Amino acid sequence: MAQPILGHGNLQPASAAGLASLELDSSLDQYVQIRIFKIIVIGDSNVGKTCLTFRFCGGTFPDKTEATIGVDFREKTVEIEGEKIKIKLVLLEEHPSNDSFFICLGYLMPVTHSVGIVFSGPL
Ligand SMILES: Nc1nc2c(ncn2[C@@H]2O[C@H](COP(=O)(O)OP(=O)(O)OP(=O)(O)O)[C@@H](O)[C@H]2O)c(=O)[nH]1
Repeated sequence: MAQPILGHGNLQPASAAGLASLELDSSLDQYVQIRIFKIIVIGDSNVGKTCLTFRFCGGTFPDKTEATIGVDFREKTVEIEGEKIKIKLVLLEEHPSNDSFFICLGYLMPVTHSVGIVFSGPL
């Protein structure tokens, strides 16, 4: 009986030798690890965290934005010196009376590579 080839959520019977090696190759592609960098983006409400990260990830500014409630996530894959790297952004709205901000920060800091602080200065 044909043995299944291990794929990422895709188990296919390997019925013919040629097809089997072809599927194995494409299955292995899915196991290529890419490095992930996690960045927390913090700042007061309404300073431009959403616009900044939207622009970074999507290349354009959003037409309109809605207030982030607590936390938001974005990600983008970039290529640096030929290596693909996934950047994961966690947007946290900072507010002195927002206990969940400090709780989230406490959990995220140990698994984060960098923190970006966004603020708005006088024009
Ligand atoms: N003049 C100017 N306005 C900006 C800039 N970036 C964002 N804005 C405006 O500032 C407002 C708030 O932007 P957001 O990106 O939603 O700010 P935020 O920090 O994500 O806000 P919260 O989701 O409430 O935490 C929006 O009306 C944007 O259009 C900027 O660089 N310059």
